[in-house]
Amino acid sequence: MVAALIPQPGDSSRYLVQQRLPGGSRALLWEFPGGKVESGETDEAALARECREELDVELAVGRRLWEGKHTYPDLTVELVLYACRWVSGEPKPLGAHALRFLTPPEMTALPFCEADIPLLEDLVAGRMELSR
Ligand SMILES: Nc1nc2c([nH]c(=O)n2[C@H]2C[C@H](O)[C@@H](COP(=O)(O)OP(=O)(O)OP(=O)(O)O)O2)c(=O)[nH]1
Repeated sequence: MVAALIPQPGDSSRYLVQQRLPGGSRALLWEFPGGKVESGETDEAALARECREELDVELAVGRRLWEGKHTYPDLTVELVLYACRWVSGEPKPLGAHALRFLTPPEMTALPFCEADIPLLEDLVAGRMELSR
């Protein structure tokens, strides 16, 4: 799984997060935009494609910021987070229940997917090199 850390244009202390749809797996939990890497695809191409499909935005995918593995009862997820920036488009919740721009401390107040908990801890603690 690849996921995007996308700063809000004009306020780089906030990042885009989305709430999963009701009814499916991890229903209504929060996550970073992204999805599965298909065979033959690079992480960067998969992330750009997922964000085009899910949000209708064009992104430039930058550095790998974080990676971790989590086992759910139904699925083992290897999650890789990439620093991204906007190229064009206004985000629309095409594949999500809701979208928000939040600071990392605000994110920790929401119910996130379990795989994201250590990621959020590192983000809040400043253990990710966001600007380089
Ligand atoms: N995009 C994204 N997915 C995440 C994050 N954290 C996390 O555990 N996941 C999990 C939730 C899903 O089980 C899976 C994402 O797969 P997906 O977005 O392609 O899955 P989906 O909702 O279309 O369908 P599915 O899980 O029901 O097969 O990874 C995250 O931060 N971003």
